[in-house]
Amino acid sequence: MSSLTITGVTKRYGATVAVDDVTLHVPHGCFTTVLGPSGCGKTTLLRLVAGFLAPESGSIAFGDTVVAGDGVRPMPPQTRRVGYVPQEGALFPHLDVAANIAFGLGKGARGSDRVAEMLDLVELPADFRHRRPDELSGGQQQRVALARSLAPQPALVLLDEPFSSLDASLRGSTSRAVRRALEASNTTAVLVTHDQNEALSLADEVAVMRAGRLVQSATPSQVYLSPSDPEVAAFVGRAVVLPGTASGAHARCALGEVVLTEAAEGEVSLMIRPEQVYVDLSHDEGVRGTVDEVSYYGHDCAVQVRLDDGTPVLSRMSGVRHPSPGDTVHLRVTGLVRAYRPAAP
Ligand SMILES: Nc1ncnc2c1ncn2[C@@H]1O[C@H](COP(=O)(O)OP(=O)(O)OP(=O)(O)O)[C@@H](O)[C@H]1O
Repeated sequence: MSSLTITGVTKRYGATVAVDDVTLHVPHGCFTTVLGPSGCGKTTLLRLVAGFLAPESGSIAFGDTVVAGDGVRPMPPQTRRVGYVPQEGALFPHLDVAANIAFGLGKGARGSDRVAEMLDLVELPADFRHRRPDELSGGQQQRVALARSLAPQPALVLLDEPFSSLDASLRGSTSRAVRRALEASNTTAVLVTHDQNEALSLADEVAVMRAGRLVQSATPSQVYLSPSDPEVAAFVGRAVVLPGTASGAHARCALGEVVLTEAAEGEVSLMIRPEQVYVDLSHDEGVRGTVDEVSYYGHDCAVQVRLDDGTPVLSRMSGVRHPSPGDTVHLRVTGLVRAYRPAAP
């Protein structure tokens, strides 16, 4: 296993700059998700790391070994020791599970302990070794695909939207099993996805891409609670954006005084997550408003409130006890709030 260092990498297709001066470090044993909308360059970045494409500028290194760029001849994909898990259809349909997992291990490995070890690692029963891919669910197939990529002990594993063809419940259980398997084998891994929940829930670090560029790379909670700009904020979740006036560590806005993640001065835009807006049902502390709409999801609910000054504010609160449309409520902000300089008019 090794770390991955991408330094100033650019790749164009004609006039399209698919990957634009991207720099990213994934430490040894770390799981990084690359998150971004369709067409932002995620797959191109993964293919550059795998060696299916060569960068026009910049370099890619596994540990201390430069595999592309910096004037060295790109190392071919087969010698990079990279495990690649695509969206679906990765398994050989005519081979059983054992033969699929043993594919990269050389002759005679089909019945080896390594196959049993890999099945155990991806939490599949040992007797699945005799099944063919069409006798497995989509989630089980993706676990076998991961087992196959991990069997030869790759330097790193790349996963290209590996859960996108699975339905919601299978997606959650499969992705968690994959996460555990990567952690147990201390594998350096990069997963690309356009799914915010997947990116935030699985990763040690999230790298957010937009139009070929890497716009933020940080822990999931930093990306969610302190996004680098309002566009990232809107992409990774719902946000209440209010104008405010900052003075050092605090700012005033329609929701009263809030505490900032970083000191600021003057006119700012404040990014507040709906879960940070506390709806007080029993006291009259906070800013008064009237409930316009409640969307009940069971585990929680979204409450749309109109403040007395007319400002609309969204709150996300527990579904156990919630207000009804028309109720008077009082709102206050909990936790730290990120301030941005307002965009130039
Ligand atoms: N072979 C190619 N020839 C020309 N343009 C390409 C090629 N592959 C990708 N592109 C373009 O490069 C940009 C980045 O594509 P890429 O597939 O890396 O994005 P992505 O973020 O992985 O998208 P998706 O989530 O839809 O798979 C897009 O504008 C795409 O149209």
